[in-house]
Amino acid sequence: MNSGESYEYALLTDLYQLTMAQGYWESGKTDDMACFHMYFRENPFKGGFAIACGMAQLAEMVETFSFSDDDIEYLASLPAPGTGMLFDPAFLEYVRALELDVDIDAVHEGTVVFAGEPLVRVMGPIMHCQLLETALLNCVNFQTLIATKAARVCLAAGDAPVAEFGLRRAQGAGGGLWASRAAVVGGCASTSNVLAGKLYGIPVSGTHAHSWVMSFSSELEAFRAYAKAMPENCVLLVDTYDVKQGIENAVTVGLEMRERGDRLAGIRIDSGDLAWLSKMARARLDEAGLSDCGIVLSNDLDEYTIQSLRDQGASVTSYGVGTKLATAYDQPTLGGVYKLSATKNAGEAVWRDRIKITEQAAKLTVPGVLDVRRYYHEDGRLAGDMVFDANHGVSERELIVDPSDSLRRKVLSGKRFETLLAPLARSGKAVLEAGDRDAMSARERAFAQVATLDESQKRMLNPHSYPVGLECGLFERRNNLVVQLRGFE
Ligand SMILES: Nc1ncnc2c1ncn2[C@@H]1O[C@H](COP(=O)(O)OP(=O)(O)OP(=O)(O)O)[C@@H](O)[C@H]1O
Ligand SMILES: O=P(O)(O)OC[C@H]1O[C@H](OP(=O)(O)OP(=O)(O)O)[C@H](O)[C@@H]1O
Ligand SMILES: O=C(O)c1cccnc1
Repeated sequence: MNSGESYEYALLTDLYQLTMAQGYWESGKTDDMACFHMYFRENPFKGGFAIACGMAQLAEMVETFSFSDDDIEYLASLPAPGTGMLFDPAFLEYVRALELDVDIDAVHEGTVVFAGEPLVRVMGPIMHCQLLETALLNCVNFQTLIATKAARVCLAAGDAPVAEFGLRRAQGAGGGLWASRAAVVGGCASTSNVLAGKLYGIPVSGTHAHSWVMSFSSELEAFRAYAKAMPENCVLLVDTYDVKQGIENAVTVGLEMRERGDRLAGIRIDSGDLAWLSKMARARLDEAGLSDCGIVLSNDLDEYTIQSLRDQGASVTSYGVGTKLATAYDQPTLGGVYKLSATKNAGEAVWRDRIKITEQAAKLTVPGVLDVRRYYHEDGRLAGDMVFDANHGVSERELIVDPSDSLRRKVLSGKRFETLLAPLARSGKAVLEAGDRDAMSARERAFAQVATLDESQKRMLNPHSYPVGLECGLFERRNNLVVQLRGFE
């Protein structure tokens, strides 16, 4: 990563992608075509859905993808475990001139997605597809995970906005930046991360720290000074010494601000029993005539504590959520994979199915050039997602089969549907419109999409599983392929 504005993506990869690339070049396979899909196998956080994110950075990755002279020099310096050098100089000259030539289709950021369906499809020379794999997974896995966490936190928070406060405990600078962006895509109203605000056009917000209060000789003096310095954005942290006394001091300053024609925007409570203290604070602020003064709660919050605080009737205007959101504390990775599903060698006219066989039904891959049809009930709720092969179409029955339990089937015919994968790059050039890269538009999409889910699919505990299945023709084709490859025929 350079200054934080763009990444050098070509080398942001695993070494084996480059050694395989040399292999493809050496074996005369540079024109062999492949189709890969990125998908995850289980919804994160034992939840009922996920929010797709990271596609804007994927488009940027495609746009800026090239091997610089510096990169080539570095690769040329790598020793092989034996005595020679790892890369053939002639191959490195080929790589220096390489221009990405892939077609990428992906769901829009902010789309509600589920386990077992492709979020991204990459088609092109197999070497190019693989050179993108690692960075693509790094970007889409992490941002989708954080956007999903944010959506869960925001669902728990209801109408109260959530500010993301996680940068200081995030996984490095890059992780912190992407986490802030993804948190806003998933539903957060703002971030405390100023660089993310500048780079991604997302709102920034904040209060003040305990150190501010500690740096003055009294809390009251500290509050007065902050109110003077920030009259338009004054949220006072009341728990440095004693919350009850902190609230009294905030009331004093709030009334003084009113005298001057200013307004105390809020107080923040960051320790102790947040439900009890917030109710006590609300009563005192109202009694003092400061009912327009909000209450911000923070301290190790996540969707579960927020839900519990609401159940206890906490009096809250907004939440600040840091560590557990920006690091996806309870599940640090999405586990999305990028699997080869079809190939077309030089001179061939049609795509050839490819499948990875495993004993675990859930890990058996799906062959073909895939897309997703999303079906809707008449009232606008989601009815089911069908994974189908874009080159084979959909049989008239419009029947989906759960690949891990073939008895679970659903007929979707007659329902309105849309197709989820949309062009992100063509012949190596990003074609994603500016509007489709915008974090705030993605946030609106995420809100609208979460609203199309049934309540049972949104609940935190044991959510109802949403029907995602293979189009029945594709399901049969896959079964036949397994039988054929295992030599049962
Ligand atoms: N009413 C509540 N119901 C459920 N969880 C709560 C409630 N109030 C606070 N919490 C959560 O309890 C945890 C913290 O409590 P704890 O009292 O151990 O630490 P603290 O208040 O931060 O203490 P410290 O003074 O050391 O900062 C946090 O995760 C906080 O979000
Ligand atoms: O609890 P989180 O969800 O991670 O939210 C961020 C936390 O970071 C700050 O604490 P910190 O102790 O770092 O700084 P402070 O001294 O300003 O409170 C803030 O007061 C929150 O408690
Ligand atoms: O602005 C805040 O209140 C803030 C920012 C970062 C971390 N904790 C709190």
